[in-house]
Amino acid sequence: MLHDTIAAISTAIGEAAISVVRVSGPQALSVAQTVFQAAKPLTELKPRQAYLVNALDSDGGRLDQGLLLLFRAPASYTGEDVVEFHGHGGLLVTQKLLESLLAAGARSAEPGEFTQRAFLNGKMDLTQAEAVMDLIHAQSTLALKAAHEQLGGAIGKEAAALREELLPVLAHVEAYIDFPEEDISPDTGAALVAKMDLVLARTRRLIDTSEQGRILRHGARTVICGEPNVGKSSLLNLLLGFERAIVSPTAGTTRDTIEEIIQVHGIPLRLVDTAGLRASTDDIERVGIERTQRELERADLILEVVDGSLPPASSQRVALPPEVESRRILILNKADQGQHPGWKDGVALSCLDNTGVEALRDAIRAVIMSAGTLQADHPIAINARHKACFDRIAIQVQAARTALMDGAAPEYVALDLREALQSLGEVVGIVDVEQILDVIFSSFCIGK
Ligand SMILES: Nc1nc2c(c(=O)[nH]1)N(C=O)[C@@H](CNc1ccc(C(=O)N[C@@H](CCC(=O)O)C(=O)O)cc1)CN2
Ligand SMILES: Nc1nc2c(ncn2[C@@H]2O[C@H](COP(=O)(O)OP(=O)(O)OP(=O)(O)O)[C@@H](O)[C@H]2O)c(=O)[nH]1
Ligand SMILES: [Mg+2]
Repeated sequence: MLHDTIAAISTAIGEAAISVVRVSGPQALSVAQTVFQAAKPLTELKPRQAYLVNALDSDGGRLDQGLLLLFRAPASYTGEDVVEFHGHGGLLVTQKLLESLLAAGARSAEPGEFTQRAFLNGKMDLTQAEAVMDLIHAQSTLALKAAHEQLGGAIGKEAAALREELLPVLAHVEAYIDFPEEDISPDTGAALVAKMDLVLARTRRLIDTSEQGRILRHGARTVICGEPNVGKSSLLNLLLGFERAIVSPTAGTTRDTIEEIIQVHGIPLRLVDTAGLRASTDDIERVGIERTQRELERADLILEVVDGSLPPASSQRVALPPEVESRRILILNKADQGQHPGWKDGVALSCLDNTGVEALRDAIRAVIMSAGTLQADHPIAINARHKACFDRIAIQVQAARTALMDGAAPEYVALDLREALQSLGEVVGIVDVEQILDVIFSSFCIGK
C-alpha cells in the first residue's frame, strides 16, 4: 500500500492571486500540523471547511496567511487524508511553503501522483485518470465534452458492458471443458456466435471513435497551401487572432512549416502554414516545399489559398491526389482587390479587411463533419492506448468465434475469450497495468 505522504504545488508556477499546495497520505495531518497554525489541532477541525491559518517556514518563521482545507480518508480526491493550503500566489512564498512541508516529513510528489493514488485507491479507473489530463489539455469545446464524458466513466462503462456480454459466453464454453464427452450443439454454438458478433460490432464502434479521439486530442491536421505571396501566412494570423507568422510582399517568405492550434466551431485544428509551392532553385526553399507535400498527404483538411483578384491559372492551383479532394477548401483571397470572374467556386476572403472569415469557418466545419470522423452527438473518443486494447479484443473475439465455428476443442475457444477479457481489464486498469502506469502518469503535471 501507499505508506508515504506526498506534497506538491498544484497550481501553475508563477505569480498569481492564489496558489494551492497540497499534501496527501497517512501523515498528511501530522505533516500539516507542523507547518500550519490553526486555532485547534488539525484533527479537531471539520473536514471540507476552510480555516484561515498561518503558515510557517521550515525554521518556524511566519511565511504566509491563507486558507486551510482538509479532507479525511477516504472522502478525498486521492482517497487518502488530504490537506490543502490556499496561499498567496507568489513564486518564493509558494516554493518555501512546499519546502516547509517537505522538511516536516512529506515527499515531493511525482507528476500525476495524486491522480495515480486516486486510481490505486479505487476512486477512478484508468480511463478516468487519463480523462483528467485530457480535460486539462482540452483546447476546444468538443474535446472538453469528450473529456467530461470519459471522466464520467463512459469508456469504463462500455468496457464493463462488453465484459458482461463476454463472461457468460466464456462460462458457457467452459462448462463444456468439464464434460469432454459432450459437444457444443449447433443451436448453442449459433447462440454463442451471435453474442460474440454483438461484442465485435460494439468493439468496432469503439475503435471507430479513435480517429475522433486523435482529432480532439491533437487537432485536425490542417494545411494551408498555395503559391507564394497569395496570403497563406496572413490567413494563419487571421485565424489565430495574432501576428504569429511573418507576412511580407516578398514571395517565398515562409520557409519552414509553422504550427498552431486553433478552434473553429468547437473543433480543434492543428493549423500548418507552409512554404509557397513553386519550382525553386533555392535549396532551403525546396526542403520547405517537400515538407509541404508530405503535410498535404496526411492532412485532414487542406486550405488552398489563391489570389482571387488574378485570373485562374493552373500555376495557381495545387495538384492534389483525388482522394484528398473532398477535404480541400479553395480560398479566393484578396477579395478587397475584387474577384476575377474566372473563379467559379471557392470561399471569397480578404485577410486585409477581415471579410469572409465566417463563411470560411462554416466551410471548415462542413468539411470536417462530412468526413464522418467527428460526431458532436457521440462524445466518446478513445485514445491510442485504448485503441491498442480494443484492437486486440477484436482479434481475440474473432479468433474465439472462428475456433467455435471450426469445431475446435472448447479449451481453445475459452483461451481466446479469456485473453479478450484480459485486454478489457487493461482498458480500465484492472489487470496488467504496472508497466503502463508510469507511462501514463509521467505525462501529467506535477501536483495533479
Ligand atoms: N481545491 C481543489 N480543487 C479541485 C481539486 C482538488 O483536489 N482541490 N480537484 C482535484 O484535482 C478537482 C476536483 N475533484 C475532486 C474530486 C473528488 C473530491 C472528493 O473529495 N471526493 C470525495 C467526496 C465526494 C463527495 O463529497 O461527493 C470522495 O470521492 O469520496 C474532491 C475533489 C478540481 N478542483
Ligand atoms: N490586398 C490584400 N493583400 C493581402 C491580403 N492577404 C495578404 N496580402 C498581402 O500579400 C502579401 C503576401 O502575404 P503572405 O501572407 O506573406 O503570403 P504567403 O502566401 O504566406 O507568402 P509566402 O510565405 O511567401 O509563400 C503581403 O504583402 C500581404 O500583406 C489580402 O486579403 N488583400
Ligand atoms: Mg507565408
